[in-house]
Amino acid sequence: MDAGFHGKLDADQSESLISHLALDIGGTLIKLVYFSRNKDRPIDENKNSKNSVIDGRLHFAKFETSKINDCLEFILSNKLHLGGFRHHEDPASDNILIKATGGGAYRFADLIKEKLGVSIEKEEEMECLVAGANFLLKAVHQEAYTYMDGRKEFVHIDHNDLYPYLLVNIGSGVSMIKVDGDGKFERISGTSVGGGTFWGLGRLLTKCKSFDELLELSHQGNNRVIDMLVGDIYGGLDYSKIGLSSTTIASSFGKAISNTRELEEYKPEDIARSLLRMISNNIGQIAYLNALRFGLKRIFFGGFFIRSHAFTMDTISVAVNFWSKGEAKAMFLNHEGFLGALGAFMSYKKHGRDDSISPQLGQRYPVCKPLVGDKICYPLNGDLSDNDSLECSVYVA
Ligand SMILES: Nc1ncnc2c1ncn2[C@@H]1O[C@H](COP(=O)(O)OP(=O)(O)OP(=O)(O)O)[C@@H](O)[C@H]1O
Ligand SMILES: CC(C)(CO)[C@@H](O)C(=O)NCCC(=O)O
Repeated sequence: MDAGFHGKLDADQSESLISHLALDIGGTLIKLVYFSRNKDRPIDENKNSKNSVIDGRLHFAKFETSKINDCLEFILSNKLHLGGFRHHEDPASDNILIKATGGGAYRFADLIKEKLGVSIEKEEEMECLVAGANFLLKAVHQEAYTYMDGRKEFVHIDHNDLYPYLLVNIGSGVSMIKVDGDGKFERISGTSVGGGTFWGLGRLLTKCKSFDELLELSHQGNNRVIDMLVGDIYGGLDYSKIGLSSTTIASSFGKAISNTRELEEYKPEDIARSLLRMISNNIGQIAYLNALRFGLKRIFFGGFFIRSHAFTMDTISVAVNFWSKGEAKAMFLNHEGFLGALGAFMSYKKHGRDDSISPQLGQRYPVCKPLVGDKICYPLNGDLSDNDSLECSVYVA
């Protein structure tokens, strides 16, 4: 478990302070986003309207889907499930609905009802990914960055020049979505060779017990031991005529064809490195080809496969840069794994009633202007280094 909110609130506090729990239940991980109101800040009510702005924090947490019971226990013990809403047409009903997206919103609806006593309001997964990405790109300062040769550089997002872009979400599998505006998108491609492939094959080949262990191993490994390089085929020479240097991988895992070495004779760290390189490279290349199909220059990569891991990002960036001859740019997101959960969180606004929650969310940050028409509030401070929670405010209509 990796929860942004640590410890347990006392009973009275949690009921009144926590709201808008949203879940993204994927093939590998469950992501949670919820809002906690600042206890010591009064609600800023505009007496002339029914609207009010509530300051607080957005919290992020994740659990393995295989350990859904731990996740439900976490929700229950902190009373997060009470931060849902009652149905518009039946406000007197005791039935609380919480927003959820991802395949698990279907798979675990009955279990959630049984364990938490709340119903799931399902939100479409691709819509949530896009809503989450658009929100982060527009409202969160220093959210997107490039990563190349060990250098992270934040990208300034011009709100008037954001679309179109390609969103590549690398979860268990990979979805590639062309985004043309708020709610305007098309899933143009996907591949089953994704994060689940890396973790699944990696576990079988290295006997690693956790994803983090596999990533850590890949850090220490040398892929040249297993990958067949152009130089291995060309006697140490570059194949300059077609633009391949001797160090380019000619064939991922190609050296493992040798019948003199068995799996146990390869170091797990070298296997992990080759595997990470193979999968990141492949996704980078498919992403570029799809960007090319639609003339997209900006590619944002999200999903928990990335994990802000230097080697993963570097490989993807190099692949995009190499294939596009420097024309397209790979960008990454600080809240990479929470796009879907954030999108589900944002969807609470569709259910506003006078006395119920209807957030228009935004970070308060002095340099961002509120977006006209989007009702995004001013940021409160610039502390965005903490991935576990964000200072923000919700707009209650
Ligand atoms: N702690 C972790 N445990 C397992 N996998 C992890 C972990 N951290 C990162 N990952 C990687 O992230 C991937 C899951 O990413 P993500 O949560 O974005 O997808 P998902 O929603 O589970 O999948 P999908 O959208 O395809 O249903 C895993 O397949 C793995 O590669
Ligand atoms: C099936 C989903 C959308 C579930 O999140 C994801 O795992 C995915 O995009 N997989 C790739 C499927 C494909 O397009 O080949």
